[in-house]
Amino acid sequence: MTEIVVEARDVVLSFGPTPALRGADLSVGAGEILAIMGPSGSGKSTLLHCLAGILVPDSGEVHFDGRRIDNLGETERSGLRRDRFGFVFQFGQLVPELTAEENVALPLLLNGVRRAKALEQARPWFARLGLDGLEGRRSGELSGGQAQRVALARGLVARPRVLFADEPTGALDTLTSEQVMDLLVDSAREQGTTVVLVTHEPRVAAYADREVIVRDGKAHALTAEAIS
Ligand SMILES: Nc1ncnc2c1ncn2[C@@H]1O[C@H](COP(=O)(O)OP(=O)(O)OP(=O)(O)O)[C@@H](O)[C@H]1O
Repeated sequence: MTEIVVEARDVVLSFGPTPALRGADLSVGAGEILAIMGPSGSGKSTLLHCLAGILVPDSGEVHFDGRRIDNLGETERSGLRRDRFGFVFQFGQLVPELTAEENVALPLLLNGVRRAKALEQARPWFARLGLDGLEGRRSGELSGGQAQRVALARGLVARPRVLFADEPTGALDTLTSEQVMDLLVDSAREQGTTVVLVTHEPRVAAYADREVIVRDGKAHALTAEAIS
């Protein structure tokens, strides 16, 4: 059986009176690319944030690499996010004051890698993701697709165990989003990174090995019943 990397067990979370997750169960295997689909407001992002140790469930458990993480303190959870997880969000969220190259190097710098070494490790990502020549640009000087590729490189540069991607192509046109997804999937597979991808686009979810649907705060396997 495939080793489980991240797992939610009966996770419940409300924002004040609004229930977001009502007993969500989910497990993701090593190297697997999993898409979380579902209608707007169904709890997809909340589930991703719980799996990534950003949000703490009201009840239930979250496990990473066989270890329970929902009961860790904020310092330990933020260390985990920094050392073992990578993130890509809908709007790249690059640091505008930094160059593209510095943005890619950021997770390494935060992990204590020296600047010269971090930039050296960031550089190959530019050729790999078709970004040659854009190393010195700031985010305001990049197209949406270019910025999202820089964000992808930043999410993967530290070779995270898990990449969490929340609507990574949500702001892109169809062709650009296919390019970004091709690069995301190829790069993740190359380095054996597990991917948890939230999307509402079936075309994007089709890149995944497996899809689950979140409906009313619970995750369901993709079956005809879940879609109806
Ligand atoms: N910070 C918050 N404060 C209050 N309510 C929230 C907050 N974040 C999410 N919610 C609510 O929790 C529920 C689940 O939200 P969530 O963002 O997880 O859904 P989603 O499936 O990712 O939606 P979308 O596809 O629209 O991004 C929704 O009812 C939402 O309004």
